[in-house]
Amino acid sequence: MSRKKTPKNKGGSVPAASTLPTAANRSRLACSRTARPGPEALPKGPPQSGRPSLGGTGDFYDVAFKVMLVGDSGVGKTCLLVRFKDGAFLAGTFISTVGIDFRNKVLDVDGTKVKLQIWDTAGQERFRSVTHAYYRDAHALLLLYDITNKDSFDNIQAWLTEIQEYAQQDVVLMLLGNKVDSTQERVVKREDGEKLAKLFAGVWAAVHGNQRKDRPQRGLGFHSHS
Ligand SMILES: Nc1nc2c(ncn2[C@@H]2O[C@H](COP(=O)(O)OP(=O)(O)OP(=O)(O)O)[C@@H](O)[C@H]2O)c(=O)[nH]1
Repeated sequence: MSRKKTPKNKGGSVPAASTLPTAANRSRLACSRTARPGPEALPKGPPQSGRPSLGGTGDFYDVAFKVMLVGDSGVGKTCLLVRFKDGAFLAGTFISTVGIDFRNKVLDVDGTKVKLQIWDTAGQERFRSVTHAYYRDAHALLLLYDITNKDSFDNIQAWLTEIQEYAQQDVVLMLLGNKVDSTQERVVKREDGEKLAKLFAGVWAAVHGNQRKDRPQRGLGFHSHS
């Protein structure tokens, strides 16, 4: 596999006219939580082999995947991404993401350089139409809920309906129960998360199982993030 070098800009941010931060919310922007225009990065299809992409890290890579973080506002999508990318936890005041943003990270998996282009979406309802457009190019979706927030768990069903409508049928899905450090405030039991994941893995397989015989069966995995 040939190795390409990505351009030297970090998770790009080009505000879209339709999602430009207003005067009211501009002051809430932080951590590169920026609105972006329509999808133009990794095209859908099999993982990209040695392609340069938008917002590179300057690292070489063999294969690239587009991953999206979705879930209610406040479940911890941005913090998870920042933690994964930079190893730091964003403590302090909660500042909601505006629109959509991404970060790249290259990992070494058994000698193969895997570039993940991870898209952080806004959980707020008003940005939903912006994020819908990005689903169809995603290879994987991480669907988060907050174990201290029952609503965010109850809304998983609605998120799955949205994913079924806008994402590719063979997208890899993972359900994550976030904020497990807040044991005192936990209101969603781990077993309930596992049960939901199993239930929807079954539903997903029943709906999409026979449609792509050329690809391995996808389902909804469950993972509890700490
Ligand atoms: N205790 C705890 N708090 C967390 C964790 N992850 C995020 N938070 C807090 O939860 C709040 C929301 O986190 P964000 O990452 O901004 O949430 P988000 O899902 O990106 O929200 P939107 O951008 O509105 O969609 C912040 O105050 C974080 O500090 C975690 O693992 N544990």
